[in-house]
Amino acid sequence: MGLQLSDITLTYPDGDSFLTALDGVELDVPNGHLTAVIGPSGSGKSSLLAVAAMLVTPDSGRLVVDGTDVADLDRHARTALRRTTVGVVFQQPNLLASLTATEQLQVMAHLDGTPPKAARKRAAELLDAVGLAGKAGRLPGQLSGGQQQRVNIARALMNDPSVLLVDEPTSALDRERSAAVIDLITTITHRRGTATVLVTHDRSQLGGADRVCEVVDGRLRDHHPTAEVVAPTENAPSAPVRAGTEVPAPGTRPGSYRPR
Ligand SMILES: Nc1ncnc2c1ncn2[C@@H]1O[C@H](COP(=O)(O)OP(=O)(O)OP(=O)(O)O)[C@@H](O)[C@H]1O
Repeated sequence: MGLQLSDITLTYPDGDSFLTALDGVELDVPNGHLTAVIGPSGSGKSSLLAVAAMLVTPDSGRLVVDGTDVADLDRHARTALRRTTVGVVFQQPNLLASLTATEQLQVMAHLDGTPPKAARKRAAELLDAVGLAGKAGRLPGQLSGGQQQRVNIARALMNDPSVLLVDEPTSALDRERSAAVIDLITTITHRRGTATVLVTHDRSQLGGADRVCEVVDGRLRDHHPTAEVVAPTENAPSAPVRAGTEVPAPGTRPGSYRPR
């Protein structure tokens, strides 16, 4: 299951010609694995996530999400698959200013037709899981940037996704809060068994990744040895990057989890 992209090519119209944003991309993310994607600005990282999230249709190639070949689906079935299996965490939390943390999550459940009582319970569980149990009644303006990003992550988990796509989640956070958010994403991946893709500019955030890939000019390069990927700075994680190694996926997806 998990997420598989095979020979994915994506072009955008560019004046009289086309710009190739993704060029023959191959990516296989099993459940319970965190794949970090790095690469220079404009190299195609967000395009990769957009294809994986079924928000953009590639020109060619095969996309399999949680065991379903997306090419077999019409637009409605694709939307349904996204709603039930994919969680997306965007760079900016984009929380609604007038809603409390709990309500941000409940809105998602409402859109999916979840009964209010069940939605309230799930929202409470998830806010607890991301360390915000005591802040469930707060508005975004009453939360720090890191706390807002935690609400954003909890919101992406409301549909219990098996595929989690995370785009630069720490760009607005300081080093300490960034580390806490990345740690949370790593924990969610391993404990819930999500197939997670994390796009990041920050090489100091790669310590928890099972694999590290680099996009250059729309091409996904093979995994790099740790020393090539993780810059030797004081931010470098102590845990080694297990580039290209296989870590057994959990047999079942545990029902509850807590941040470390
Ligand atoms: N909707 C679009 N229409 C046309 N070109 C686009 C579109 N979206 C992205 N591009 C182009 O596709 C290429 C890849 O863009 P993408 O946003 O995927 O890169 P990125 O690696 O995520 O960049 P960044 O790190 O700056 O966010 C870039 O050259 C970009 O200008």
